[in-house]
Amino acid sequence: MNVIETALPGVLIIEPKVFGDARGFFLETFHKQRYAEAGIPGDGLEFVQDNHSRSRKGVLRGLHFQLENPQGKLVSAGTGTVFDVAADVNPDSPTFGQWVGVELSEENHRQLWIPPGYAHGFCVLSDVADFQYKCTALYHPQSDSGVAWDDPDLAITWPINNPLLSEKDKALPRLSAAKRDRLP
Ligand SMILES: Cc1cn([C@H]2C[C@H](O)[C@@H](COP(=O)(O)OP(=O)(O)O[C@H]3O[C@H](C)C(=O)[C@H](O)[C@H]3O)O2)c(=O)[nH]c1=O
Repeated sequence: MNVIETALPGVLIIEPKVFGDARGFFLETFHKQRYAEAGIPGDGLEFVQDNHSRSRKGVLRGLHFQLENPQGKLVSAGTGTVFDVAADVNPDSPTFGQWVGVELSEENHRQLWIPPGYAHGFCVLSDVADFQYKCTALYHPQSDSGVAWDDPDLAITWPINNPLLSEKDKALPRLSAAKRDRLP
């Protein structure tokens, strides 16, 4: 497998080895030893929850993080194509306000590793996308938090306009407002 560093410390693009043949393809989507050698999940963490969401074209989920029990996430698109974003929303971080975006798809089989403490979101570019991911902490709704997808300080260049958002995501605060509530 190929591991590519990004501009955000610890955020890694993984390109698994794909075995294609006349039937289709096979790939390992996780391998404890090989991923540990790449520092995933690292820091004594382990994956404890797997998630799967299906979204139609134009949906945007994010930007989310958990204030307590922050989750590291190993994400990919099993079907379809998404634009996936990790953003640094920690005001004490030297890369505060920076973000990285990567296209994940059933064609490129790419994964993105997002360590705990970053905000995460994605938008759907295909007719439908099945988004699967492993998390290093359990869902903790009491500390579910986030920042607005279109925050002007982050200025994420999403490849879609007028996304379909949940009511929760429509109400997410701007980074400057959220900062006063001490982000992760
Ligand atoms: C995240 C989660 C949600 N739920 C329930 C709570 C709601 O009744 C329903 C939908 O939840 P929500 O609208 O928060 O789902 P997403 O908008 O996809 O949230 C996720 O989207 C972004 C991209 C993320 O990185 C996080 O994993 C997560 O915040 O599933 C659970 O039961 N367990 C869970 O772990």
